[in-house]
Amino acid sequence: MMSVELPATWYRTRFFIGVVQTLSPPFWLAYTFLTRVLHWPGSGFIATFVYIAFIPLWISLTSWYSVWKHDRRAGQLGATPIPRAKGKWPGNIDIMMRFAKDLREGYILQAMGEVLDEYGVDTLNTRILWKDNIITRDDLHMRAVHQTQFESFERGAEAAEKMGTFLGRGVFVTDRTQWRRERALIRPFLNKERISDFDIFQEYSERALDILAASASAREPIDVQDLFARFTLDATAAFLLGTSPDALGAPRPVPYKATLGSKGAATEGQFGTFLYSFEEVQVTISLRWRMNTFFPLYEFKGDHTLPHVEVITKWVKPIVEAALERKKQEREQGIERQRAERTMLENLVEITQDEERVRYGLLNVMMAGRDTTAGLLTFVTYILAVHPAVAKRLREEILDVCGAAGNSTHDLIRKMPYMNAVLNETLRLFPGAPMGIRNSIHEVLLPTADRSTPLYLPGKARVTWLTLHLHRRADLWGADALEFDPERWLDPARLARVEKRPSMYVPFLSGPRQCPGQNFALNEASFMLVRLLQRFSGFELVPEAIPEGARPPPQWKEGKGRQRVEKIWPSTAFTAFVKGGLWVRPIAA
Ligand code: HEM
Repeated sequence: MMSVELPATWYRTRFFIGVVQTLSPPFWLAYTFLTRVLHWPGSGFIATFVYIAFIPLWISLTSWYSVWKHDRRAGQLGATPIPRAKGKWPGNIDIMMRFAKDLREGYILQAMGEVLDEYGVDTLNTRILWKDNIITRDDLHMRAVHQTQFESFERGAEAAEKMGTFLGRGVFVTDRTQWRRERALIRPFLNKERISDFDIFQEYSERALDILAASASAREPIDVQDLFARFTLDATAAFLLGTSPDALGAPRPVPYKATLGSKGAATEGQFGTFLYSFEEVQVTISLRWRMNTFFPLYEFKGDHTLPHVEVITKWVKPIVEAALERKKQEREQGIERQRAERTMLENLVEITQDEERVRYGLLNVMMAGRDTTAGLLTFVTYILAVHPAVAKRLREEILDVCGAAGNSTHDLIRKMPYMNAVLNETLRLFPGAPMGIRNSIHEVLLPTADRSTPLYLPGKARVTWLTLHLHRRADLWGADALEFDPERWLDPARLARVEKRPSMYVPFLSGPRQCPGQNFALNEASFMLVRLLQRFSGFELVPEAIPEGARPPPQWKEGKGRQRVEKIWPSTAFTAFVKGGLWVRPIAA
C-alpha cells in the first residue's frame, strides 16, 4: 500500500490508491468468475455478494501463497522461517487488538513481551493482517537490522508519510543517500564536546532548580517529568538555535488539580504554545504508527499534525531566516565567526542557505534529543525516590568530586563511576527509545546464537525491535535482570558479560544510525543530576498527586515482570514516559 511516493499531506490519496490496488484483483477475479465461468451478469444482488465473498477468499489465497513461497525460499537457502504466531481470529486480529489495548492500558510493552514468552521465542512473526510483522528482543537479530545487514532495511516511504509535515526530509525520515547527507550535516556538531554546552545547561538547570526549591519549601509535590521536559526543551533549543521558547516560564500542572494529558499531566492554558504543539505533534505521529495503514481514515477530515506544525514553524522559521540574513551580511562584509562555539543553526547556515533544510535539520535533532533526555532524568529521579540508598551514595560521590555547589565539567563527570553506573542501569531498565521500527527491503538471513540454521526474514516485512525487553532478558542479564542494581556496571566480573556481548545493551542503538547525541544527552543528564543532588538529598514519591487514570492498576501486583513492583505507570509513545507525570516532593539538603 505504500509504494507510491507522494507528498506527506497526500495520505488520503495514497490510502485510496492502496485500497484500489488491494481490491482490484479480487474484483476482477469475481467478475471473470461470474461472467466467464458462470455466464451470469456482472452486477445485481448475487453478483455483489460474490464480489464481497471474493475479498476474504483472495486475502486467504494470497496469504497462503506468501507463506508457502517464503517457506520454500527458506528451505532453498538452508534456513527456517521465523516462527509465526497463530492467533484465534483471522489475520491475528486478536493479537493486534491485544497490542493496541496494551498501548493504552498496559504496562510499557507488556503484551509484546508476553506474546514472545507464550511462544517461547525471542523473535516472532505476528502476521498481523496477513502481513509479515516481526517483533524481536534478540540482540543478534537487532544487530543484523542495525549493523551487519544495515543496507537491507529502511525507514521507507511510510516514515515520510507519517512524520513528513513535522520533520520534512530530515535525518529521522530519510534513507540511503538523502539520510547520509542529512546525518553528515548534523553529526560533526553533535560529536564535539563543547564547553558552551555546560553554560547552557547551567542557565536552564538553575531555573528548573529554583522551581523545585519553591516546591520543596512549600512542601508541595511537583511533576518533575513536566519540569524536565521544559528544561530539556529550553536547553536543547538554546543549544541548537541560540534562543529558547521559555517553556520553563510557562504555567505548569497544578498538584492535586492536574488532569491526565495525552502523556503526562495536562496544564491549563497550554493550547497553542510551542511546548504544547511540540508534544502534541509527536503524540499524533505515534498514534499514526499505531494505526498504521488505517490512520488516513482517522484523519480523513484533516491532517492532525498541521495545526501544531503551524505553531512550531511560526516560532522557528523567523529565527532561521534571521540567521540566514545575518550570514549573508557577514559574507558581504567578510566576517568569519569562530567555529568552535557556534550554535548548530549558525553551523548549518554556513553549509546551506536552504531555509527548509536548516529548519527541518534543527527540528529533527530537537525532537530526537529532547524527550529522550527528559525521560532519562525522569526515570533516574523515580529510581532515586524508590531507592534512597542509591540516592545517598550518588550524592556522596557528587559532593566528593564536585563539592556542595560547584558545577560539573566533562572531566569531573568522567571521575564519577557511580553516576555512570546509575545512568547506565536506568537506561537498561527504562531505555529512552524502548522500541523501534524498520522495514526489510529484500529477504535477509538472520543468525542464531548457536550458529545453527539461520532464520529467514522475507522482504517487505516490518521489524519492530524491543530494546526494553532485550535489556530485561534473564538469560543475558541474570536472574536479577528486573532489579535495579548499579553494581552490574561496577563489578568487573558482571561488567565483563556486557563487554563480551555489547549487543545486549543498546539504549543508543548500534551501527550507522546509532544516536549521534549520546554524549550530549549523558552530559546534560549528568549535569542536571549533579545540581539536583547538591541542592536536594532525595525525592519522595507522592502517589496521591498522580492524576486519575494514571495510577498503577492494583492488578499489576499479580502480573508478570516489573509491573509487580512499579510505583508509577511507565508507558511509551516511541519514547518512554510516565503516564500522568512523575509527582515527587524534593527533600531539601
Ligand atoms: C538519553 C537520551 C537519548 C537516547 C536514549 C537516545 C536514543 C536514540 C536512539 C535509540 C536512536 C535511534 C532511533 C532509531 O533509529 O530508531 C537515536 C537517534 C537519534 N538521536 Fe538520540 N537519544 C538520546 C538523546 C539524543 C540527543 C540529546 C540528541 C541530540 C542533541 C539526539 C539525536 C539523535 C538523532 C539526530 C538521531 C537520528 C540518527 C539517525 O537516524 O541517523 N539523541 N537516539
